[in-house]
Amino acid sequence: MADPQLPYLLIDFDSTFTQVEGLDELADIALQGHPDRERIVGEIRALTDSGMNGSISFSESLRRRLGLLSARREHLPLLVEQLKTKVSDSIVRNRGFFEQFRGRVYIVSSGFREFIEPVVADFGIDADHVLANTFTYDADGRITGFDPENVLSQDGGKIEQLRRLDLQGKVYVMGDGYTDYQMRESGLADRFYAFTENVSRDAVVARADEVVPTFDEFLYQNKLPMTLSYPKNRIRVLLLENPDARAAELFRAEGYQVESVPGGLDEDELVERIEGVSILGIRSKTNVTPRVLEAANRLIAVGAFCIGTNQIDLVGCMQKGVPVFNAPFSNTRSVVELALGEIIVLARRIPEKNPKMHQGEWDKSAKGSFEIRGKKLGIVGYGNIGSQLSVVAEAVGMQVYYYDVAEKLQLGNAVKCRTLQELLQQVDVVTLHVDGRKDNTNLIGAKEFALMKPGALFLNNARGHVVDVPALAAALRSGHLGGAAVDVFPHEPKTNQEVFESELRGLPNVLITPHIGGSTAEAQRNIAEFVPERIMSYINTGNTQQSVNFPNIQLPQQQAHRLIHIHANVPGVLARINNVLANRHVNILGQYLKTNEHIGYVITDIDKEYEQEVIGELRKVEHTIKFRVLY
Ligand SMILES: NC(=O)C1=CN([C@@H]2O[C@H](COP(=O)(O)OP(=O)(O)OC[C@H]3O[C@@H](n4cnc5c(N)ncnc54)[C@H](O)[C@@H]3O)[C@@H](O)[C@H]2O)C=CC1
Ligand SMILES: O=C(O)C(=O)COP(=O)(O)O
Repeated sequence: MADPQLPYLLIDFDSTFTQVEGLDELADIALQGHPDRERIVGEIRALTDSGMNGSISFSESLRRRLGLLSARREHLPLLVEQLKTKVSDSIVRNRGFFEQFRGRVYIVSSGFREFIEPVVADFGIDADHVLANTFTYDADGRITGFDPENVLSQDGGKIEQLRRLDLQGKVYVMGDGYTDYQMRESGLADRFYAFTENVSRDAVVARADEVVPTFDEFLYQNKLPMTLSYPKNRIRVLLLENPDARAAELFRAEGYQVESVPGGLDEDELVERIEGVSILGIRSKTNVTPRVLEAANRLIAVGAFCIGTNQIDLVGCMQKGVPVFNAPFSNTRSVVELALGEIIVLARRIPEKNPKMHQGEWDKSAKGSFEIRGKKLGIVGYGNIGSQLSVVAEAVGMQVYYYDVAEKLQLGNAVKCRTLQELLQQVDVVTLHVDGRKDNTNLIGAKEFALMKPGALFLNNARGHVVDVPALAAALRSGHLGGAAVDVFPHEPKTNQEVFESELRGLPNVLITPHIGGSTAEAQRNIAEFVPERIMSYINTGNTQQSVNFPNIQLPQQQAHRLIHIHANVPGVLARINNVLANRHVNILGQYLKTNEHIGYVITDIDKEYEQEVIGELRKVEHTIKFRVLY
């Protein structure tokens, strides 16, 4: 394959090639132990900034900074060591690019050759491709200033330097400062790329032909070879319903762009916002409907920052090649603790007594109050939450009965009921922990309440639509039920500003809470780490472990290019993929296919050497839903 053509690329050094300004770092080293160090370093930084954004002339900024420095020749090796550890991340990751295109890359900097040359030499850039200032020293090795003959020490120096280079062909400039842009303004460069990985200056960004948050983005735009298969800054994350701030922090640290919308969005609003979004993060309130998915033109994955995923069209996501990840255990304990507290609180009729006290009414009585020790607790849905509650409830002396549609391991002394009816008829407290699948709509209605013992307590911390709320209200009003605790509702306000409406408001011994079963600091922090990790692992390696709708595959990493192929589950797709690879003599290092009812998911690791045409041919394999290459 012929090398792609690169125009001449002139890269700035300070805050572009490296994350920092060389002179600021030098000041830091030279002023170690100086009583006024912080003030002087601060002054130097301010002068750097004024020079970079064009508010004072460059030569003045340089002269005044060097005056403050008190640096010596022997500080320079230390500075070089420090700068080598502070090369911009995206430059480090694309070291191979610099080695391949060394003849086309120049470092043009108003910084100093003494520290630039050794840093860029590690990237294969020769000294004659470094254009920078040089220090002057006195007899004792003190840095006294800069060589005034050097064109880069003068105002407009970069422009003059470029003129003298007299490059034949297209010239691109990449940098973070105003003087970098001026090379483009002068007409001597064809394009200016504002590089914002380390600093972003409004005046510079406003004038750029392109703004590149990373060097990967520059390479991607120019179809040049890159280390990542896709620039991470192109991955846009939309977070709804306020997941813990840690989630945004992790996504940002990975290089993604993150937008947050407090509260939920309804279908129309989400349809409008979803275009261009790669990762959608939601909680229990946001419905990811077929219409939303239709508008989602770049969706890679959905993160449910909660347990329940009934609000998501899981099959629709699958058919679009979008895996959904949730946090299946992160708030389990929080719900269990709430349920246990609610049982005790209802058994002591606290929801009635507490508001009376706030109004000054002293209602001391044992009427209708009981201990929970020895009482029968009926758990409907013996999954993660139900079974954990089973253990905790036994520990406080309750007798546990449970009913689940699936066969479940019986924990402790819990008694399995064969039917829901059997459970409802014999327990003192019924608590729901089923999932929110459609079939569970109105699982508990008038008939079920009637089966429950008079005075029984009822808890719903699962999903609102699982209970027929008017029937619950009637059972409470008639006095058949002794009390209820409800955390979830068929219609929940979208934001904290909306009013909550329900027939349950104002009923005696009813504890209603605003869907806070999982809303604890611990749970929210756990969720905000768990879900982004799953999603980033999928994006980086294709790992679908714990995805709720995708075949779960995790392959070990190896020195290979990894083909991620999602297709409709029809016979023959794997054979077609392998035909393409065989016809093009591509060596397969590892391969794993897993299917479910709707899709097939295959990961193939191949040798890094292959003809580019392979990728196009794989994309065209019939029944392909999504295809990407990772390297
Ligand atoms: N209030 C809140 O803030 C929270 C609510 N939840 C809700 O709790 C639900 C349960 O969570 P996990 O225990 O982690 O889920 P899970 O999936 O481990 O357990 C659900 C269990 O319910 C069973 N089930 C489903 N339908 C049933 C039916 N009709 N009758 C009997 N059993 C049935 C399933 O077989 C499963 O064993 C979540 O799906 C979510 O909707 C979860 C976390 C927080
Ligand atoms: O985890 C769940 O399923 C919950 O119901 C908690 O939902 P939330 O994150 O509070 O919207």
